[in-house]
Amino acid sequence: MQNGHGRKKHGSVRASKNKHKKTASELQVRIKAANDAHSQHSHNSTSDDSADNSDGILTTSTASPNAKTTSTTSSKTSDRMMRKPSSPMAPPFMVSAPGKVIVFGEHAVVHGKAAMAAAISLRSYLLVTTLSKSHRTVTLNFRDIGLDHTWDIDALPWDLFHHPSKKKFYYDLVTSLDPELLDAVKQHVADVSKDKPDEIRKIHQSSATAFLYLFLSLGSPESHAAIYTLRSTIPIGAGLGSSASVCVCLSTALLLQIRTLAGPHPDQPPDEAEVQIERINRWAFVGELCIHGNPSGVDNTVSSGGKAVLFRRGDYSKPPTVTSLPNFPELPLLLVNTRQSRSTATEVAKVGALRKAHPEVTDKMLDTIDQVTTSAHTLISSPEFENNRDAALEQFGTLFRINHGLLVSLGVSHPRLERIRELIDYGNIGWTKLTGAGGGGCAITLLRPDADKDAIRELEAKLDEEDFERYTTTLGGDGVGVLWPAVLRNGTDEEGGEEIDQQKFENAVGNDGIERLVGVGGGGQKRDGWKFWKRAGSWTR
Ligand SMILES: Nc1ncnc2c1ncn2[C@@H]1O[C@H](COP(=O)(O)OP(=O)(O)O)[C@@H](O)[C@H]1O
Ligand SMILES: C[C@@](O)(CCOP(=O)(O)O)CC(=O)O
Repeated sequence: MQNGHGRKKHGSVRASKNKHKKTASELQVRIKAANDAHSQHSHNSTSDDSADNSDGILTTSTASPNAKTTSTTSSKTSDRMMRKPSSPMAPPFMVSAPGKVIVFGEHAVVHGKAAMAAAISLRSYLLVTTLSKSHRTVTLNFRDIGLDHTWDIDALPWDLFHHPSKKKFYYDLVTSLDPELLDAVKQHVADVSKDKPDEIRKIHQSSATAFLYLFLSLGSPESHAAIYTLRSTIPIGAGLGSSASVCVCLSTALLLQIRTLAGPHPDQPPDEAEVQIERINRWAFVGELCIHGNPSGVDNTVSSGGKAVLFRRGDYSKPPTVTSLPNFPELPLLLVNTRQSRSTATEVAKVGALRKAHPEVTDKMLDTIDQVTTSAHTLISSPEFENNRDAALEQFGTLFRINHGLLVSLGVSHPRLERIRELIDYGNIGWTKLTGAGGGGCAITLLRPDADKDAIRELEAKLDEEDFERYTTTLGGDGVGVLWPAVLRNGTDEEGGEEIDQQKFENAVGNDGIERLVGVGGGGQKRDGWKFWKRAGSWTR
């Protein structure tokens, strides 16, 4: 089946303006109703199960990560129905998660060395619109890739996903996909974009697989009909973690819908926030498993918690060691996409082959990259970084340059990446390195604080002329955030802001259009309304 109910002919849902636009008091009634339903839930339930698909979205929850279901689903469901004779319809809400860059240590991290990765200000935005109970469909409307598919909720393989031998709960740690479940999902994904060219269909089906696997794992046959509309400012497949960001959005939205996330709110204790982030991260990793097969987990870790991490995977049979870098500076960064397609696997294999042919030399280079990463970590951990920022940036930039040189020596650069570096070096604008697997994809440039404005303008013109794509971003921003309900003060509505218009969101033009409409930065200052889970200062796990 294709377009869902209640949607316009072009595939979007757009309740009439009058119907969707609420006054502040109407909204407050809806929010209060949802919160009342929640406090009932909080008082009456210390456990959670995925049958709890009430339609209220909660901003607080007492569901314990350790709580286990002891009674049967059906008795709990009937209990709940007695407690909540009428549950309010959830307002549309939005979640957003950032992309990432690997700042230091790509490729070396494959060989057990450290990598430093940070969130970027490019983000994905997922609008969740709950439909009334008369609808029984779930729609994925991923505009950037032209995916628009609707499933009948009642036709999905709930029995298999809820079989006692298979059932996973929101607090479970899932580190691999169940082949039987994946197979069942694939059967329901086979119809997605069937008539599109292979390349496009593959992308659509991998996104759909991630969504359905999560929806079936976390939802229930009673799940409300909903539309999940996604826009992203992250270039796809350029090594900036677009897939992880999408998976973090999906995981967060679904966990919110089953009321298993507390917050985010400004007074939330960091330990509690940490539990929520980790819960989101675990399920996002499951989505990444669907898209990538064997992700390291660094992308979803950074996208969930934001800021920056030091990541090391010494022993592949064990979980990685992840250290948060709470003092990671917000750095001015230019991100340039070569638009050169590349395969991570091919680039990783190149380094593997070099290591075989020249083990000592290659290992020395990998060790040196490890030292570069460690030096960068020491630098940003020192109070000197802020006290003498210009000098510290110079050192940090030099480490960028060294890391890039080593990656060139490892054979994973590309003439288009070298062209970017050349243009930037000529203008003395900053320090450049490739980010991610190389062989194409993106380069990052740390801009000199005193870079000549004319030289920057000239560079931008050259990059445009030579068909590079450039983004301005900042390193080390927030992780996943929630806008609930999906109301922003975009317009002149003094009372309570304006509900995000589904059609405007779908049709926002380019990254600027998306940012202006819903962006967590709103194209400048941080925007009121968006809330983020804030991790404890520093931690290692
Ligand atoms: N804006 C988006 N809309 C829908 N799906 C997306 C979007 N961005 C990424 N994806 C999903 O993630 C996949 C790209 O992942 P990948 O090749 O690893 O690139 P990246 O390194 O940017 O994560 C796509 O094939 C698609 O399934
Ligand atoms: C080369 C590598 O270190 C980074 C690859 O990053 P990306 O797929 O280009 O985002 C591989 C890895 O860490 O798994």
